Amino acid sequence: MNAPEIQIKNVSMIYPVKNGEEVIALNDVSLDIQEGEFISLLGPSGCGKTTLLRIIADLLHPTAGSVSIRGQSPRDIRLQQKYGIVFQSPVLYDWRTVRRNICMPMEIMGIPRKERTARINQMLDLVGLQDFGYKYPFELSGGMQQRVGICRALALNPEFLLMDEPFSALDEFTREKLNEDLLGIWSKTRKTVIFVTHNIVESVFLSDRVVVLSPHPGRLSAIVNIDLPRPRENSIRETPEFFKYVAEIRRSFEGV
Ligand SMILES: Nc1ncnc2c1ncn2[C@@H]1O[C@H](COP(=O)(O)OP(=O)(O)OP(=O)(O)O)[C@@H](O)[C@H]1O
Repeated sequence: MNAPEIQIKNVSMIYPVKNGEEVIALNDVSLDIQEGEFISLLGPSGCGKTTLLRIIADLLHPTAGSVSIRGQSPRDIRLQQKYGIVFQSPVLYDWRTVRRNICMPMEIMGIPRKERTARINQMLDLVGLQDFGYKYPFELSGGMQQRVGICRALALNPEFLLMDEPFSALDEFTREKLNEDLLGIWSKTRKTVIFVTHNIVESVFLSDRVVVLSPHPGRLSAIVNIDLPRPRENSIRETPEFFKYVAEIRRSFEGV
């Protein structure tokens, strides 16, 4: 096996709170992620999923332990814009069209106009929004807005993608559709994806491996390999093998 793309070693995160007390958000978490893998961080509210994602993104610094990405620090990776990040809410600029929203990170990085235009067209094709480039965010559904968020995260052709509960605000039907679309995008780009969710079904559908975290203190409690064939379509959710994985992960929470 190749050296892991992302190495998380003995990471702990303690937040100070009122009256000198502390919250142990993560306790001694270690995890290796291979290039091109689709990994979900799964667990109930408060188990430290977002904290771990933010540490990888260099938006937070761990109290102990380290993260190394292709041998570089998260800070170096962030400064070189080598990752794309998608949040629960797509945080689009209301006054900019879809095209200009996707363009934003490329403008900041000084990418020439011609290349920006080509890249925007390519991104809109990838997510099926070719006809919506000149619309404003308020003219789009929540699912379409989140697709624009994904385009923007991929615009600089990052090496990996961090996604923090990107579909949790969407209705079930839209979420399932976007799950399928995301796998389509992933199979075309083959970026490493780290996907935060508290939805077991979503994690099984998407992932190569599901990393199960438990709260109080936040810790890694199981890693489940999902050996379902790819490409996956939504109908796979109805197969006995799929149910088996959902049940296995659900059981790993019992007694937590
Ligand atoms: N800035 C902060 N200050 C103090 N405590 C925090 C802070 N951020 C998170 N926590 C606490 O750390 C723990 C882990 O939080 P985190 O947001 O990483 O969990 P999560 O699994 O992503 O939860 P959710 O699914 O609700 O988003 C929780 O107990 C939370 O209350």
